Amino acid sequence: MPSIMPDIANHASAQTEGTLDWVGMDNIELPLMVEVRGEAPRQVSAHVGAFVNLTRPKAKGIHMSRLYLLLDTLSTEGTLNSQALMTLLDNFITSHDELSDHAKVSFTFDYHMRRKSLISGKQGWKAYPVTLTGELKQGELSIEMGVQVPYSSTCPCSAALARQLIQDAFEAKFSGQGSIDRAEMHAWLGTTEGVVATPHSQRSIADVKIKLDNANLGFPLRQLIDQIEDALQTPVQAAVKRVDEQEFARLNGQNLMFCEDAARRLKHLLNQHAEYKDFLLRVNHYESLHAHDAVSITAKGVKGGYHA
Ligand SMILES: Nc1nc2c(ncn2[C@@H]2O[C@H](COP(=O)(O)OP(=O)(O)OP(=O)(O)O)[C@@H](O)[C@H]2O)c(=O)[nH]1
Repeated sequence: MPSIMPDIANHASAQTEGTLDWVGMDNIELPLMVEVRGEAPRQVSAHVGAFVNLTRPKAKGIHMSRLYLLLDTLSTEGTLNSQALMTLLDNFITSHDELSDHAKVSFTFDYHMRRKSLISGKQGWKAYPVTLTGELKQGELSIEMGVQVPYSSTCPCSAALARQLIQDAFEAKFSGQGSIDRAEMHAWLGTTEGVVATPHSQRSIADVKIKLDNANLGFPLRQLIDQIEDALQTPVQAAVKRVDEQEFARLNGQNLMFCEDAARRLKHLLNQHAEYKDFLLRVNHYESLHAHDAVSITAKGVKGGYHA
């Protein structure tokens, strides 16, 4: 090793002077223990973004290795909870004495949850894409928790149009008969001529971000996912036997929704929880009628907070 290595970050000056809002590294891959409220800490495979601001206009750059090594210590020796998040961000800033006074870190990972089938009692995994972000400014920690929840949505307009076709088919089949033979009608309803049309439904994703003042009781991730699925009523399923599929068909038939309906349900839900200081939600219905998507976006409406 040469005796003195050039240290550009410390000794060179910026080519063009100026402060920067965020400088750091993105997409750092590392395993991490995460503590979710009500669950034992569990390992996830995370992609991490680590940033500080650069307040000295003449400084060449930040010390990326310091951020990286602090993250590595969290990965190998710690568990991600709100205290660890605070310590990490505080260390980002203190390791950049005179260069930075804000810090931000985001962890993106899949959080797996066991999900029960609707009827058969089978179980399977569902993986929910999650992003946890912490930001420290003037000693204040803010936490953002984002999750994507997939569900099925059946178009109410299509359902009404399909019902009309079924009524028309009934008229065409039975209008000439004075009294209808019950067994004949029952059999006919079991044919594709009887149920001549089906409404279209689509896999949909609710993309929800919430702001928390703190997460001292653990990140309320399971709670949020459960609440979203309860509100939407037709989450996509993991293990499915035919009895489950039939129940799913029944639930979809009784849960018709446009993307506006889904967004309003979620807005109503999130407004009920004081812990969710702010929220931004985007509902995406990946249409099977169109090649484009139906989308609703809304925020809580906090002054200076999220906006759609
Ligand atoms: N600031 C900055 N560093 C970069 C960039 N791309 C790569 N690096 C490298 O990140 C490495 C780590 O930088 P430092 O943290 O300053 O490394 P160091 O000087 O060994 O560590 P300290 O002694 O703690 O300052 C250096 O080799 C940089 O060249 C960049 O765009 N900006």
